[in-house]
Amino acid sequence: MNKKILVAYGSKKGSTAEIAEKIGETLRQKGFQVDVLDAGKVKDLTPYSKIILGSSVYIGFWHKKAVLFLKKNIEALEKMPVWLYICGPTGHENPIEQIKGRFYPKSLQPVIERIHPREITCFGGKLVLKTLNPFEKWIVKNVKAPEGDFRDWQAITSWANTIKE
Ligand SMILES: Cc1cc2nc3c(=O)[nH]c(=O)nc-3n(C[C@H](O)[C@H](O)[C@H](O)COP(=O)(O)O)c2cc1C
Repeated sequence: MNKKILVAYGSKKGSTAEIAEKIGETLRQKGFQVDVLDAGKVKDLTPYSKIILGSSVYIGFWHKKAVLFLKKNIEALEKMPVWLYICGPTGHENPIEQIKGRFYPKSLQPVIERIHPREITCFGGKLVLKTLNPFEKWIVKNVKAPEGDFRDWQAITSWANTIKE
């Protein structure tokens, strides 16, 4: 009954990982035992009763460690409560409105339908041009994605607080 919550993440430049840490901290404050782990480092889901998975989004695709985590653990995840979040859009517009319903690429639809997550949400991301390689810079310029940190920590904490049963 007193199993732990796992917050796993796939993150390239760290902003999705920091959101995972914030969710973990929020849940710990509510008395839950929580592990926050890189999705690629999770070996076994048996210690956990709830799973939260976060992924960064790059050119519409989820981080490969988040995708592998879902695929590798699909049989266990089908039987557990799962919450998903993505971290991506930059700019001052509401991130959920920005993605226009595209929470995941079409290729992930069968997996996500099998897992039937309790919820999937989207948080604003962080873009620092000096950390990008020339190709990434080119893409970001092309889509005119604004530079900055658009993570809304209050929205993240509020969402984490909705995670119960
Ligand atoms: C090359 C590139 C492509 C991106 N493509 C998308 C995208 O398709 N959709 C989106 O919402 N955000 C996109 N982003 C924004 C990232 O998702 C955002 O910077 C996020 O915070 C990165 O997470 P990470 O720090 O965990 O890697 C892109 C960023 C870069 C640099």
